[in-house]
Amino acid sequence: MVASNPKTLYDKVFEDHIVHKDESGSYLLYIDRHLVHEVTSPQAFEGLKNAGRIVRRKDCTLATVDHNIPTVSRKTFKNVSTFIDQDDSRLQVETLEQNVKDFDVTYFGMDDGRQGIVHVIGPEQGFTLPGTTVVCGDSHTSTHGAFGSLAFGIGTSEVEHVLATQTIIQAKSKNMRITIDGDLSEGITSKDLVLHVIGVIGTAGGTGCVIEFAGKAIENLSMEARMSICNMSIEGGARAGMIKPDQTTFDYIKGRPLAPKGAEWDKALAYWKTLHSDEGAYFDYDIKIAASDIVPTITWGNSPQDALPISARVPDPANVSDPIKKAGMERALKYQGLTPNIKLVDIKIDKAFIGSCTNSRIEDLRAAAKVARGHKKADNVKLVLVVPGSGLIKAQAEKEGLDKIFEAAGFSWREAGCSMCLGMNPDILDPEERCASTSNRNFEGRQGARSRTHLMSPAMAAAAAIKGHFTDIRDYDYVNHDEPAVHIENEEEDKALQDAVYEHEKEIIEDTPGTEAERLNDIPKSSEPASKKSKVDSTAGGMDAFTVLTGITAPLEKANVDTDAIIPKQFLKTIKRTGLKSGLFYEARYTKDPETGKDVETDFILNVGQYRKAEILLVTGDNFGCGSSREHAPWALKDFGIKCMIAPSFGDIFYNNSCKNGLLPIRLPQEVIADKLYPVVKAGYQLTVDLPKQEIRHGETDEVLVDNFEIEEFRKHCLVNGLDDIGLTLQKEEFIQKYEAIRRDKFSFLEGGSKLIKPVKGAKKSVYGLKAQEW
Ligand SMILES: CC(C)[C@H](C(=O)O)[C@@H](O)C(=O)O
Ligand code: SF4
Repeated sequence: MVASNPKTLYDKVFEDHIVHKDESGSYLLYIDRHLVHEVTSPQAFEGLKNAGRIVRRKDCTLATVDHNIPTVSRKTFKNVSTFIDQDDSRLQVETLEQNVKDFDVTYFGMDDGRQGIVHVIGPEQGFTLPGTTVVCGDSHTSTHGAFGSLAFGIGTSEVEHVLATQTIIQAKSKNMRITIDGDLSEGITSKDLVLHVIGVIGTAGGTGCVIEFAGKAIENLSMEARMSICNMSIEGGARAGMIKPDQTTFDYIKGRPLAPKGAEWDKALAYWKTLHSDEGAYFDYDIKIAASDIVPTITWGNSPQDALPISARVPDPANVSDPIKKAGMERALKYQGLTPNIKLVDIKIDKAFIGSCTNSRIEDLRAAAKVARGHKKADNVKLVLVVPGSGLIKAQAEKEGLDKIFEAAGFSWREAGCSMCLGMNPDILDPEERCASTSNRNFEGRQGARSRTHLMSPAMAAAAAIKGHFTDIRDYDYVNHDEPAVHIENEEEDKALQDAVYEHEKEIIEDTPGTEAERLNDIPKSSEPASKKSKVDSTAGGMDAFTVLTGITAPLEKANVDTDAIIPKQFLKTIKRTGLKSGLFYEARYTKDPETGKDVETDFILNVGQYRKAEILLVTGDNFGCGSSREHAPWALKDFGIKCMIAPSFGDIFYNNSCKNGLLPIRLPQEVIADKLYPVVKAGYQLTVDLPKQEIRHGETDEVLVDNFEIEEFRKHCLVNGLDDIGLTLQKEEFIQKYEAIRRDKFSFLEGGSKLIKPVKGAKKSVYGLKAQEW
């Protein structure tokens, strides 16, 4: 049946969460699920404390630790203070532990068998559900879109906003559909599929869009595989990725600890079945890809779009005419230590990493184990890390004997965490080491200073570890070829993992005081005001106002500058918003003196003459600030003195984060930058940016160079007036309460959330013999 007003899946979920729409067209959306980790939350909780605010919906909030924690055995674990050696990592984890106590947020700490990577535990517990809005101070929140939820990464200011108000201010994104027609060939995984897609659309391809992945090849995938795809939609620049929920989704959710039960399940299911794009719904972009074109794919360079079939050769810049692309390619080849035209399968590796929120689920481990079984890692391979995404996955894998297969192959079997995906913990690569990695980012320095990352599927990473070089999985010799390593039929597999979840749950319920009804009493029946203050202080966050700025403008001739490059991982361990100036563009601004080992300045533009005092950055290539959601990027720019960035396009989360900090990002067509602004800036003149008039002028002659640059009305209003949006949103309390009343009825199956996790108090032991949460 054709709907009279056909809508996309994204439109439907978005519309079902509108709390309020203001005159400028900006929306206030209700957030159903908020995941919290240690890296992006300290400053948010501090903000709440300073303003005397509370966490509005504890039941909608779930916290864990993942980025900073070591992945070595926890057999001797007593507490974080004695277990984590690195001071700044320990402080960040301890700060989260204090915050979850102070704000009574449900938390899976290092002594809880359910701890894991934030994007693994949400779905695993049934916290992530179809049709919900899910946020986290982490760009890979897009993972949860695999359930047909609208899930996206946010910055720390927004984390604070959600904690205080349970809402977020959003503009409507565009709709993009990527249909993968037909069947994937034998041995092709969802990782190959998503790398292929990013190779086709580019890392800026999805900017400003929510991508719906559709088509037969997607429908045939398991939930784990769908999560890997949505996980990497952020690498395609999209705000979020979504897949319509279907029987596979419902089967995965049913029975999970936080999934609706009984009549609530039936009610939820009836709603979830309405969550699909209607026939005739409008997509701003509609892309079709033939599944049969997808082959085993790996990356060669420092951007996820540098993806190639494993059978290809390293590209040659001599064949590229666009000067920005050519320079980018030359730089990447140099950084990666690669010679043009050599075969990818001839490239040797030093280490392999099987893990991360993209590929650390049970299905991924099974695929890697199937390859490793009966083999030994190659002699040139120094280390192969296998890091499960959660304690529950680890337990399940051990139950299936996968750990034994890995250990027999000489791989190192670890505890759950982000591990070598970004090296904020002891798992890092040494300079110039090459890694076959199942993670999602191959940026410069991502896995360690001067490290070289190549992205691929778990099977291909395991095969590279065995062979010592990149390997086409289609040519790989499995031991007992026709006898797969892991003998579990699909249905049994799902059941096995669910049993693990349940066994865990059962064991601890016994000690739990109170009935479910009592625990539910914890949830506000009619919402309390989110602030203990009687009057809302609309400037509590104290954002700087931006009106007219005349400033030194530094040209930056680069595309795809990711936030890892703007502020590398080692600077994310702070619990403050300030003091990040020295970390800004650290890898580009400094090199190590070979004799003293000290930092020496390079000739990077911000180290040169007047540009040391630059206040405006003019970026000629597109996609500035892509990648991670770290608000540390605008904080570092601000600390340096930059107040405005001009570029052809920005990463969505970075754009948002900048505005929240009083920094003005201006999008302009590449030719306008090249023709009107670049020559003026290159000649050493300043620019004047006039936000009220939306103009850019010559700093000396006052000639108007650009008139009427685009900016959303609401953002302009906040920037010009230095308004903190938490204060503004709290003035909409009445609308939030109204929405919550409707939600309690229409979406009653979402009530309770993380507060249903047992036990909150009084737990004695988890199945892992470790103490569970006690507050
Ligand atoms: C630390 C966090 C802000 C970051 C992200 O947003 O993605 C991290 O998870 C990453 O993968 O780079
Ligand atoms: S991308 Fe890596 S660092 Fe970021 S959340 Fe996922 S596993 Fe952790």
